[in-house]
Order: sequence, then structure tokens, then C-alpha cells
Amino acid sequence: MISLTGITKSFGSRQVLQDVSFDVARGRLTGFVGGNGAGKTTTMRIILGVLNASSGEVSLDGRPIDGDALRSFGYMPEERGLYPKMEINEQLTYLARLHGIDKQGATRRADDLLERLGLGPRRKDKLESLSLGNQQRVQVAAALVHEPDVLIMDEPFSGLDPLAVDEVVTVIGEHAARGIPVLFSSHQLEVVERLCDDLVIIAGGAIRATGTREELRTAHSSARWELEARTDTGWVRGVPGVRVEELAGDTTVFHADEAVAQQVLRDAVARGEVTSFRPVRPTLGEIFRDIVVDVPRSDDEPTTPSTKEEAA
Ligand SMILES: Nc1ncnc2c1ncn2[C@@H]1O[C@H](COP(=O)(O)OP(=O)(O)OP(=O)(O)O)[C@@H](O)[C@H]1O
Repeated sequence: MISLTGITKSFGSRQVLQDVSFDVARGRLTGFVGGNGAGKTTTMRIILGVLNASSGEVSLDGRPIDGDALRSFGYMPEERGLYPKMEINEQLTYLARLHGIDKQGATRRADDLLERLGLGPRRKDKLESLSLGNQQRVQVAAALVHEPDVLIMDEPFSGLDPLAVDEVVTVIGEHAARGIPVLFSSHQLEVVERLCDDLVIIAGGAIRATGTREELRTAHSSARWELEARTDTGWVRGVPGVRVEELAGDTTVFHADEAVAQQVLRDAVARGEVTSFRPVRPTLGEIFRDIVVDVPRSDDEPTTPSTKEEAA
């Protein structure tokens, strides 16, 4: 397990991470979600030792992460850094060799990953000749080619079409299932919702929520219900204690406490056939908006490129 404890980070006088603490468990996919400038990349770079924290600890299975441990990490950085003019199988093989895998194993691993990611027929192509989405798949393969013991991926799904997302999700999921910790950031909340076991929500440089997808959905559910009947459900608007959120003919989504909702159900049954009645739990997108709505974006503060360079 990777554990972050009390991580803070300042660039010059500007603090961009405050007391960041969370765990990334083995064998599970942890989604790292936050708006632009929330602090995801900075946190990931600190885990990887690319940046030093101003204070706080990062550990792997209770031990500080040293150079040896880092060599077994797989990282897909935000700024993609492969060689545009090199054939893709050649560069993946090269990367695997850099991690100490023998030539035969490296070639097999590169070919296998390219096949799994739908790039088998393109294996001899130069990276620059591929579409952006396919280049992104190669970046995913590059993070995985040495069979990492820890996987950290910054926006692995950006620029991918839905089918490519599914392929990448499957491959990443298989790696997590081998018992490695996987942390990835994404703005695609519907993908995160579908894929993640655990979630970490960051806003304004501070962790706002952590937990399993189900824990977050339960913690943030308000008393919201959906009633679908064979008859018009407009009458629900007039029931005391009900606030209708959405009404479309025979379907109503409304807020009410449990007792009122049960009464609505009984009334609906008395009026005709009820086809469905269920509590509505929030989507990750709704939870995310709910949590970050009052947090000012850290990018609201002007930072000129030259200041950024100096501060780094
Ligand atoms: N080298 C740096 N010098 C100064 N400020 C920096 C530096 N790197 C990041 N920041 C600032 O730290 C904050 C967090 O940035 P970070 O890149 O970690 O956010 P993020 O959550 O990854 O955003 P995005 O989703 O847009 O990639 C931002 O306000 C950013 O401007």
C-alpha cells in the first residue's frame, strides 16, 4: 500500500498542497479526482520523488520509497515523453530493457501490450505517425511494459474514444488484480465511477473526500426518489413535504423523507399501476460538484510562466 501522510507543498510563498493524506491499496484501482489546478499532478510527482514535499511522508508498505522501489514504479506522466521518430515496438522494448528485462522478454512484453491495446498492426509505425488517441495508447503501454509493482497514471484516458477507454481500463484492471497499487487521475468522472474501487477527491490542494465508490455515494445521498407509473405523476407536486426535481409525464424525481416517500408510493399504487419506485443515489459527477462547489480554484491566483519556472 502507498500511504501519504500530511503532505504539504509550496512553490515559493504559494502553498499548493495542504496536509494531503490518503492510501492507495494493493489490488484496487484508486481514482484521483479534482478540477484543474487542484494538485493532482503535484501529488503524483511527490509520490514518484520527482518533486520533494515541503513536509509529510510517502511510504510503500510502511517503508520510505527509495531509488530501488522507484525503479519498479510505472508512471504515465501528464506531459507525454516518448520518442516521436522511433518505431513503437522498438521504443517499448527499449523501455523494458532499461528496467532490466532481457531482450526476448522485453520484445514479447511489448508485442503483447501493443496487441492488447489494439496496436498490433501498427507495431512497426513511428509514434509521430499515429493519431493522438493511438499515441496515448502507446503511452499507457510504456507505463506498463516493465510489469511495474506500482502504477501511477496522470490522465490515462484523455483523448481516448470510448472503445479505447474500455481497452485501457481492462489492461489497467488486470494489473491491479495482480495485487499492485494503482493510482490514476482523470477528469472523466463517468469513467472513474465505472472503473474505480476507491476514490480520492482533491480541491484547492486539500483532500475533500476519500472512500469506496459506494461509501461516497451513500454518504452524499440525499433523500431522493424516482417514481414511474402508468399514469400521470404530476399530482406528486402537491404532496406536502415533497420537492419535485424533475417531472416528465409518468416519471417523477423528488426529494422527501422516507415516510413521505412511502406515502407517495401508496398513493401512486392507489391511483394506478406503479412500474418502478427507487431511491436515487448521486452520481460521482454530482458528488464532485457538491464537494468542490465552494472551493476557489488554486489557479485563480495568477502565476506567470517565469514565476513557475523559478519556483520549480
Ligand atoms: N513548478 C510549479 N511552480 C509553481 N506553481 C506550480 C508548479 N507546478 C504546479 N504549480 C501550481 O500548483 C497547483 C496545482 O497544480 P497541479 O498541476 O498539481 O494541478 P492538477 O490537479 O494536476 O491540475 P490539472 O487537472 O489542470 O492538470 C496549480 O495552481 C499550479 O499552478
